[in-house]
Amino acid sequence: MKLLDLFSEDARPAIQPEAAAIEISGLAVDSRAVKPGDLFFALAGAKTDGVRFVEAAVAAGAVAVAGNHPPVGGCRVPFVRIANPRRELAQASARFFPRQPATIAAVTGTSGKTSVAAFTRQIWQRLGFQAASIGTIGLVSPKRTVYGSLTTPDPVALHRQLDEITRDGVTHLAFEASSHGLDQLRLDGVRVNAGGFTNLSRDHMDYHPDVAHYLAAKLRLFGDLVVDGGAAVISADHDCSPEVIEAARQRKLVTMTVGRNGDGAGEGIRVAASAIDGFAQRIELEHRGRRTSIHLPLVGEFQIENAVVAAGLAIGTGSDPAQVFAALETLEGAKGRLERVGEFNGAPIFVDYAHKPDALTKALQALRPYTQRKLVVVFGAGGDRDAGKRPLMGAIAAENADEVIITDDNPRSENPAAIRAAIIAAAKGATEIGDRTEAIGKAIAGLAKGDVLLIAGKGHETGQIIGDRVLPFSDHDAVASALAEAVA
Ligand SMILES: CC(=O)N[C@H]1[C@@H](OP(=O)(O)OP(=O)(O)OC[C@H]2O[C@@H](n3ccc(=O)[nH]c3=O)[C@H](O)[C@@H]2O)O[C@H](CO)[C@@H](O)[C@@H]1O[C@H](C)C(=O)N[C@@H](C)C(=O)N[C@H](CCC(=O)O)C(=O)O
Ligand SMILES: Nc1ncnc2c1ncn2[C@@H]1O[C@H](COP(=O)(O)OP(=O)(O)OP(=O)(O)O)[C@@H](O)[C@H]1O
Ligand SMILES: N[C@H](CCC[C@H](N)C(=O)O)C(=O)O
Ligand SMILES: [Mg+2]
Repeated sequence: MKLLDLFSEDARPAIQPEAAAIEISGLAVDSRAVKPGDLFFALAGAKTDGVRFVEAAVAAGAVAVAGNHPPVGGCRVPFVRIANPRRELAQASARFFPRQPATIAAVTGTSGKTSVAAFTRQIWQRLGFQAASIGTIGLVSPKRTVYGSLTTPDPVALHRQLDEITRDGVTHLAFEASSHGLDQLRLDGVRVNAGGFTNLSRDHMDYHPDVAHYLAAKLRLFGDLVVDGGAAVISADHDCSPEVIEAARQRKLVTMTVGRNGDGAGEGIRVAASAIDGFAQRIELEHRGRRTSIHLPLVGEFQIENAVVAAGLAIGTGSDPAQVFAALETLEGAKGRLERVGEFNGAPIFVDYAHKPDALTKALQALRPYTQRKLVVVFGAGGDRDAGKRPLMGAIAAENADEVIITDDNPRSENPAAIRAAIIAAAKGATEIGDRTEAIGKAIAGLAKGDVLLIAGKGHETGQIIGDRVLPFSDHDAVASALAEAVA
């Protein structure tokens, strides 16, 4: 593709004629990933500035560079000076990889994104569509499953995947819009037909200066990204809900409110009643004034919110409500989201991805009804992430569980003992066992009938990040080997 064709009208006047005709064979944001023929985008980031790596990118074969200022020593290949490199990058990625599924739904919110994306995909699949999802657990589509590392991939990786799955025949995509992704304009080239919003609580305070900034990033989904005339599906059950609904209405999006306070008489979905039914729930939904009773095969009250946001996204993009509600009866939880992975002495063991305060509260509250004796929790906190959440999570565990074991999550570059100490300072009476396998083993060995064990924080993850090494590790495997040992 010619360089000129990758840029917006705003940027084109700055492009020299000899640069305009350069043939570009790929895009890169990281000098270490540059291939010969690539256009390198030099982005100012949180840790460093891509402009420092222009020379390395050119040495690796970049034939042109774009950014908001050239390197001090000049640039050996044409440099395209642009005011907003991240926006141009997103749009250039969409031009370079032009295919996108015809129907795209994106979901944001502090908790529930992965679950909503997985549920929306499953609903569409049930209705006979070729459907995919992209997010924390990677890409899941009929022809390929790729483990992911970021919740919202960078624009080049994202659009490459959109192009590939569309070529595979995928017509419906649900993906997660993280606040980082929204703030860094990673999604600004995607044609989003419907946006979903779950909830807002404390998260990523190491990145966002305050909660207002965090919410503003999330609101970009409705303010800037959903196409004109598209749908907004918003959980109406939270303090922040009115602000989100207002953002959608300002854009004149077709706004569907869902949840206990959802507009069941109109276009939204109201949860009129719910009750636990073994490891499932019975829920009564109202939509356009009509009631439907559903058996939702998932544990955890919070999954009702995720299910109705997903149902709203399917309805908001044109699916038949009765078929969508029927599909809810066959939903499977996303891997490691309040997943029952086994039992010992009759006590069920759950793996969950709660790694932030509100999620830990919700997961523990969800398991209390199953507990006749002790509710036991094993968890830690990730290193190089918001340190402020550590004591909050310690206090939540002490308050909502009967036995607390503090262990390691992904320590990354931090001292694991210091992370544990910050949690334990607020979790009176907690036991400390740094090694996660050992912590899980001890917790399981101590279980008796009537107990419930929650292992929180790592969910689907298959590695433990210690320093800059990723060691193979999974809570699922740790449970399996502890169970095998306990029985032997
Ligand atoms: C804080 C953050 O979001 N960082 C992301 C961001 O990096 P950045 O622009 O700040 O990068 P930087 O390290 O300052 O470097 C600046 C530029 O120099 C480039 N560079 C750097 C070094 C080099 O040798 N050569 C080179 O070209 C970098 O590629 C970058 O373009 O843009 C990069 C490219 O898109 C991302 O890879 C990187 O994700 C890092 C790895 C990360 O850990 N991100 C996490 C926090 C994240 O994004 N999480 C969210 C939310 C998760 C959730 O749902 O809870 C997610 O969507 O996954
Ligand atoms: N609607 C919800 N409300 C509150 N807590 C929830 C909700 N949905 C999920 N959770 C909790 O959050 C955890 C993560 O859920 P999920 O992966 O679906 O969310 P996410 O928004 O994708 O999270 P992340 O940002 O970490 O990728 C779950 O394991 C559960 O503990
Ligand atoms: N997307 C989140 C995942 C956190 C998972 C948890 N296990 C941890 O390592 O803190 C992050 O990168 O902050
Ligand atoms: Mg996620």
